[in-house]
Amino acid sequence: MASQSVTLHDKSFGIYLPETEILNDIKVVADRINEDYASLNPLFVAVLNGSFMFASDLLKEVSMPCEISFMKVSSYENTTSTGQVTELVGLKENVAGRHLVILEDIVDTGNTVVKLLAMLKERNPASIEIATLLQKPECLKHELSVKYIGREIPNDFVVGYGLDYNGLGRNLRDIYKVL
Ligand SMILES: O=P(O)(O)OC[C@H]1O[C@H](OP(=O)(O)OP(=O)(O)O)[C@H](O)[C@@H]1O
Ligand SMILES: Nc1nc2[nH]cnc2c(=O)[nH]1
Repeated sequence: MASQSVTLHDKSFGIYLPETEILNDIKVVADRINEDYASLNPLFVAVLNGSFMFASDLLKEVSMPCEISFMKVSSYENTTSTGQVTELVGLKENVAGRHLVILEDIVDTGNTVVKLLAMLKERNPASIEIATLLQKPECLKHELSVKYIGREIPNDFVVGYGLDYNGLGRNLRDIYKVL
């Protein structure tokens, strides 16, 4: 049973999406990916740190042969985007000719995925799509087509299920929004 509220650093957060709803959203996304990539041996590129829980639960629902690797970029300090996206851990795999699916916990301004798309396109993959658990359509600052979206949410800062507030909250099974 999820707690109704949590306090992290100086902020309180109220329950927003219980784990059961998150897992339902992930199943719907996985079913679509299973259909679209049946014979393509996709390479999932999970964006650290936030996407680790989403990547783990999504991959458990993916039924075709596939691979996963991780990239680390970072743009957030406190609760706002700095606009600068820095690559901290890169991909070792040769992605030329591969079908890539970027895995994100959240697309907010879109700064992170736009930079990632540019970095990955230079390496000549066969295709690139984005799968995100959450998207905030009101916050998007770029022309961006996100093919797989677990759920659209309003412009509230959320934590839990991999998402942090200054390092805390990633371990929560449920998602909370700032009060
Ligand atoms: O669409 P945007 O406005 O770029 O925001 C989305 C990004 O912000 C968060 O990462 P963050 O940079 O906080 O790093 P983290 O995953 O290590 O928490 C989140 O995991 C996304 O990668
Ligand atoms: N934890 C967290 N990280 C984010 N990065 C971009 N938007 C968010 C958000 O709402 N919560």
